[in-house]
Amino acid sequence: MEHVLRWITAGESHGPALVAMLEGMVAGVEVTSNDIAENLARRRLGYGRGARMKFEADKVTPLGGLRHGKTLGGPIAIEVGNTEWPKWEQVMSPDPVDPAILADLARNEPLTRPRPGHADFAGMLKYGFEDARPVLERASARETAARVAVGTVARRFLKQCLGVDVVSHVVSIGTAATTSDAVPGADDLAAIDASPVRALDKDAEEAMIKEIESAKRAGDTLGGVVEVVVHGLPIGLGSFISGDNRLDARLASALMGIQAIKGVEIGDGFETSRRRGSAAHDEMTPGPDGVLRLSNRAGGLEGGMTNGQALRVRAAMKPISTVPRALRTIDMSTGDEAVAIHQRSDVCAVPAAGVVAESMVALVVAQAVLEKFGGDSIAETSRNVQAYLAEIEERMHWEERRRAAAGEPV
Ligand SMILES: Cc1cc2nc3c(=O)[nH]c(=O)nc-3n(C[C@H](O)[C@H](O)[C@H](O)COP(=O)(O)O)c2cc1C
Ligand SMILES: C=C(O[C@@H]1CC(C(=O)O)=C[C@@H](OP(=O)(O)O)[C@H]1O)C(=O)O
Repeated sequence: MEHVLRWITAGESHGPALVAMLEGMVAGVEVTSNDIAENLARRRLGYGRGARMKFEADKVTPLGGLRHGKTLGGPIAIEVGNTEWPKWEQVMSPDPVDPAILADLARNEPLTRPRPGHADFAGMLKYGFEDARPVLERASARETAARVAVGTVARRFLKQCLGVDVVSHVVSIGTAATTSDAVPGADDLAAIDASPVRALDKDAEEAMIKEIESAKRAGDTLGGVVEVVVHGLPIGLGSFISGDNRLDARLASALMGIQAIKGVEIGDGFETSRRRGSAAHDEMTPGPDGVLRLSNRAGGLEGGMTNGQALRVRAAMKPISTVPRALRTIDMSTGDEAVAIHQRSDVCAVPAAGVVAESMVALVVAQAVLEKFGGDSIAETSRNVQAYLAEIEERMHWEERRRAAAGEPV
């Protein structure tokens, strides 16, 4: 399926910059470099991230598609500079460098001991590299900074067009998990961002921090689960008409595309598979807004479409594969047994992955909104949304419709 909103990123972890492009965004969305920088700053935070997060800054430069703080309707290009670049200018130079200079650089030492769990092994063989450097540079989750940059534009669009916020929180880190069923809303986002592990549940927060500290002491790493929530989406985004139109499929694909995400759950997902049908679905009764649901196990999606309930999607991240207590591997230059490459790295990046997951959900939902409502300007898309919402509302005012049909006063 051809999508009206498309994004792509370029750039390496230690290259001069990352660049993201977003094509298909309507004109008139208010977004500034500052908004993008603020969102990028959220991605850098989180207990358990490595040293690089402290000394590197994300330098945002919009290169196209924005004027005076608003989108113009053309492709948007955003550069996120790597402030680490001066140290890597030769190792990562786009142009040829004198081999004698490279040979003297410790940073350029060939990385021949692939990390189990990272892209090194298959990447070296597939692309014909003797060294994992060219693989890990692009496989690195540094690239997620570029996604968060364009994700900011999608978030701003959703806020201005539908008044909705995309929120996320950390549900578990290792075995430390929230026991609360509380679903966060926009009002909780500041408190979640202020939490060192981006947890909504303060009791679980302490256990998560302890778990990270213990893994760090043991030279180990951790993964975990994040949940992304969007309240207030209109009914009917996505479609059942084919597999690739289904919004759940599109969300799962976008979330799985984040480095180290190995599982996606829509609503109660796996838990629902263990329930009987009578306890698995979300029953409906008449309510003040037409229909009232008695639960939200489906996570706001039925038949690949939003159903008016809060959208709830979870993503499971595996532990970081650069394990300080080095894992056994093969030296690809000799075939001998070896220990895997280990340089500084994150112990746990689950809080950061939550911010990236928010961006991916924002992009996919914005794409579904633009596909359903069209428009070239945010004003036009918003008018189309309002007309549709009015129609939906009218269709669920059964009592008024019955009276009107009977010729009674409404
Ligand atoms: C925010 C974030 C930070 C990450 N930091 C690291 C890291 O410091 N070291 C590492 O080995 N992997 C890190 N990863 C995971 C790797 O990028 C990922 O495991 C690798 O690209 C292989 O892809 P796969 O895990 O999806 O198979 C991080 C992932 C995310 C989302
Ligand atoms: C730089 C970022 O994350 C990096 C993601 C990453 C990986 O292998 O995915 C490895 C680490 O980088 P390095 O190899 O330089 O230590 C992380 O710091 C970032 O998120 O901005």
